[in-house]
Amino acid sequence: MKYCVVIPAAGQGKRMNLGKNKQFLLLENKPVIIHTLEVFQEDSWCDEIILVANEKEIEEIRQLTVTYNICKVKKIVPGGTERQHSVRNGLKALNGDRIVLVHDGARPFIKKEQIHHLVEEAKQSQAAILAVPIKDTVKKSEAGTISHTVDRLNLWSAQTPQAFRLQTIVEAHNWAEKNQFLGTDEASLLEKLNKPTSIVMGDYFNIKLTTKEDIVFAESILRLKRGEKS
Ligand SMILES: Nc1ccn([C@@H]2O[C@H](COP(=O)(O)OP(=O)(O)OP(=O)(O)O)[C@@H](O)[C@H]2O)c(=O)n1
Ligand SMILES: C[C@](O)(CO)[C@H](O)COP(=O)(O)O
Repeated sequence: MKYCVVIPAAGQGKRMNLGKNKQFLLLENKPVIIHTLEVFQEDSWCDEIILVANEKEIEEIRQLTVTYNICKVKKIVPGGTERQHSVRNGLKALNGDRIVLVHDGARPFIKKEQIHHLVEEAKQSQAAILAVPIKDTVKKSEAGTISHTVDRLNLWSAQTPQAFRLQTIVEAHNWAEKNQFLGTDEASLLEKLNKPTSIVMGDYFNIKLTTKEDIVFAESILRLKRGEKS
């Protein structure tokens, strides 16, 4: 079963506060974005990667794809001011009736087995995302005071990849642009169109590198992965 993937990597990495895009942060001497790209390069189900990069970083990232032989990267397109705009630019590079995944470049620990479960679900339901059950108790607060505790029974922490029939997600992005709606993930756009999206169990190792603490977690995950291989 084949799919293509749009990988948004055109953020600023402000919360990581490295003074540069966290995609270029080295984990065991390899840039974060390459860790992520290698998963899809090595997955026989993936037939095309569309990478979205900051305009000024396109040449640097293109050189990395050559150095690491990520030959499935067919296009590198410029990002936008928001993640949603970057994803939209990536989707514009695709056509045909196919399953497209959207996966954060900042999530390097996605596993092929989970991608395949997600693609199989999206094939059936036209839309599916990886997610994990929330582990903490969730509070809502106004001005620093708890207003209420959110019932965590059916609360999930959405991850990526998020998988869609291409025309379904393009329709959702077109609606969002027309209505100037900004969502923090693709599934939130489908919700606005009352289109159902399935949840597929992800895992807690599929972290998004966001703040400096995540570098420590990432290095531990890599040590664990190395231990598994030895
Ligand atoms: N305008 C944007 C914003 C984000 N992203 C990408 O979307 C993914 C998830 O975004 P996030 O973790 O928020 O990355 P940043 O926007 O770089 O982080 P920050 O919000 O801390 O600046 C990342 O791979 C990021 O590069 C993007 O392509 N274009
Ligand atoms: C898409 C996402 O990774 C799902 O959890 C998340 O919404 C991205 O949020 P960010 O603030 O753009 O990192």
